[in-house]
Amino acid sequence: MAAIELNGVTKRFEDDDGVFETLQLSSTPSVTAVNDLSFSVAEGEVFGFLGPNGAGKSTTINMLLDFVRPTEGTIRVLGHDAQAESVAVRRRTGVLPEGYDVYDRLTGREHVEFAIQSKEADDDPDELLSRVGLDPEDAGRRAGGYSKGMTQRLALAMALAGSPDLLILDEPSSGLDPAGAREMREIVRAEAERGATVFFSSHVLGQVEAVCDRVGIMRNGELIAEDSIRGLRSRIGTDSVLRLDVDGNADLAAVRNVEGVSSVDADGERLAVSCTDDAKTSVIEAIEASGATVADFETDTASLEDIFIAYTEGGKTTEETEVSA
Ligand SMILES: Nc1ncnc2c1ncn2[C@@H]1O[C@H](COP(=O)(O)OP(=O)(O)OP(=O)(O)O)[C@@H](O)[C@H]1O
Repeated sequence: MAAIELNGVTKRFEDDDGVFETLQLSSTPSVTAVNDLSFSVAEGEVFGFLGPNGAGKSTTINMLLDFVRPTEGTIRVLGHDAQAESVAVRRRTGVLPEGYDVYDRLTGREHVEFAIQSKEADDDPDELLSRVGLDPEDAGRRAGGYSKGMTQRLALAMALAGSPDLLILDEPSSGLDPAGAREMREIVRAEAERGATVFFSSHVLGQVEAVCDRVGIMRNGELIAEDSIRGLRSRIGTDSVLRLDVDGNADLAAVRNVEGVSSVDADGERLAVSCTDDAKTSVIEAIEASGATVADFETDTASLEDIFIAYTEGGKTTEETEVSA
């Protein structure tokens, strides 16, 4: 059984609660945040959910938890209908929301105790707090005085209460220092080994690359790619990324037109060209033919960031990449 299953899910936000008509103003057009979205996440999988700002990630997460209702389509989470059986879903799910707001007057430990009680679980709060790196002294302080990273650690401890079958983590590394980000990765892997499914949304692609079995990339409310990182790399025909230092103005359009090139990202005189291995020489030739000089270059295996840029800025969709693959 899939842990998460979406079928033809669309969410349109209509901005006309009657207010506009009452005030005789014209209503703003509706926004399609998610458009005919279908995908599934297997039990025990760590799934990275990516996409540029406004792609529809939070809306999707909110629909999994029934905070937002789909306009069309069906969603099943842990075998339950996400709308009709949302209480059952939430009982078995640990959520780390984006930008969690603490109760200022409660201590960290009281937050975790509250989470344990609401899951009707019998975890030791101090164990959960120490697992996320909050020491006993901090755990006894009012959470209103916590730093960003401490708040994030606290929210993670709360999400882990009751050993949930599904963890939904929205931007989990936000505010964490490098040690905190590493601990977060270790917790995600440990939870997956325990058998939990982890649904993980993040813009920190290095973090996603380090922990996810599979990723889905959203753009404009649609899932434009869904595969393992290795699968995405070969699907887009991007074996490697050629990083070049260029003197003069290279004709980027000519570089994009070279066969085997999937994206070109320019940052001043530094170019990153995602391409197949056999396209590298032609890329250098195209740059030099446009009057610029390649001062230096190196080749890397395409990182998730390179793949993400190729998908979200390269203008390709899954269908197009499948045709070209
Ligand atoms: N309550 C709402 N009312 C109207 N439009 C909304 C609402 N919530 C989201 N949207 C719109 O839906 C689209 C998708 O937003 P969403 O927050 O799901 O994106 P996201 O991928 O989570 O972005 P980010 O990475 O910036 O958090 C955006 O155009 C957003 O403005």
